[in-house]
Amino acid sequence: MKTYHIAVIPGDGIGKEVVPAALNVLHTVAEVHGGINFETKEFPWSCEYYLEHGKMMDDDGLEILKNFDAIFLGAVGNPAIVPDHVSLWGLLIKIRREFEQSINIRPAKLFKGLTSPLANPRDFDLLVVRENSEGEYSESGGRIHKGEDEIAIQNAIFTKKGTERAMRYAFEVAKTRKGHVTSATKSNGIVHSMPFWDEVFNEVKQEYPEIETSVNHIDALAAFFVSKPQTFDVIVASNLFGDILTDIGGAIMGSIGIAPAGNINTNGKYPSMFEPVHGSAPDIYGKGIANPIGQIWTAKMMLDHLGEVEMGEKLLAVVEEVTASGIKTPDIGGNSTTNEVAEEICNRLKQ
Ligand SMILES: NC(=O)C1=CN([C@@H]2O[C@H](COP(=O)(O)OP(=O)(O)OC[C@H]3O[C@@H](n4cnc5c(N)ncnc54)[C@H](O)[C@@H]3O)[C@@H](O)[C@H]2O)C=CC1
Ligand SMILES: CC(=O)C(=O)O
Ligand SMILES: [K+]
Ligand SMILES: [Mn+2]
Repeated sequence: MKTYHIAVIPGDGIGKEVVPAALNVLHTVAEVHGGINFETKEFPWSCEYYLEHGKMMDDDGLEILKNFDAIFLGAVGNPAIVPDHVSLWGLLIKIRREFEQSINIRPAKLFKGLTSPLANPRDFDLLVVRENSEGEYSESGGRIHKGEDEIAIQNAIFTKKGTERAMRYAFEVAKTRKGHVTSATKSNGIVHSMPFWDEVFNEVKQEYPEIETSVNHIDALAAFFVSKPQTFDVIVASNLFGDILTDIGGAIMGSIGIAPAGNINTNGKYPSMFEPVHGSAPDIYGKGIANPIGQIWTAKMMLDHLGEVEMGEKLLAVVEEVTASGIKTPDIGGNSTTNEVAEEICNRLKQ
């Protein structure tokens, strides 16, 4: 029996609904497999934890998390009680950075059983490789003066190392897919970092003559995600551009509630972290109707990462089957609850 040690952080809002549902599915996957086992340990780090302790996680939280094979997280944020930049930087973004999870991979594809809001979605199947440790998400800057004279400065940080790393990752993964990489740029408007981004892309692509490339400005690219998503394979993007593109990726599948993601540590020093694209959805929290598919597909990405690719494939196939059968949450046109969807997935896995 092979045991995987998984740190679980449900976090806030619907994270507390979709994480237990997805864990149920994960344990069923292990049962069906017969030779693997998930030993999970849950951590209460969240905005409520912050209210009680004045911090989003324990001081030795990272020390503790370091020893796990992977981290399975729901969502962080409850702006009614803690400002978003405090909660996200105190937990989610802190883990991404301290654990050098410098790549965020986020797939989107036409999903069986789901109606895309696009009139003609064709058979799109794309993967956004989002730089996850620098770029526009940066602590560099500050605010000075008050009132009329107040100034806010926010610096975007693009290192050669970080930019190359994201691009190489995109080219490597494109080898295992359709062999095309699109670079998301904005070098017509952003005069320092984006021409630099383009230069690094041109350098890195020389190492991969077998991979086709294209370059789009982020505004046009966002429009193409809607008008012709089937023309993309791998898209490499900066932290913010990738963030925005992947909410669109969720939307064109049918709901942001099904989009999965993996924060990948590429140097082997720390665990990777798996969390869906969506946030804590305070507008639907507590109703039991959050779509668990984003979290469950995220579990599939964690299975892939752990080397359990076959079980991952099986799980996703079953999820699509259940969706096609009409058992789905309201965001994708059904009337089932979070738990009903997860339970149906468990039942079909066992068949
Ligand atoms: N990675 C993370 O933990 C993220 C955290 N956040 C945080 O989440 C909070 C809410 O942010 P929003 O901008 O509203 O984004 P959000 O992704 O939480 O919600 C956007 C919309 O999508 C819907 N939605 C999201 N997930 C769903 C699901 N699984 N099933 C059905 N509908 C779903 C919500 O009901 C809402 O209408 C904020 O505190 C924000 O900072 C936002 C994005 C990512
Ligand atoms: C914070 C956020 O929206 C994201 O990382 O996707
Ligand atoms: K999330
Ligand atoms: Mn986002």
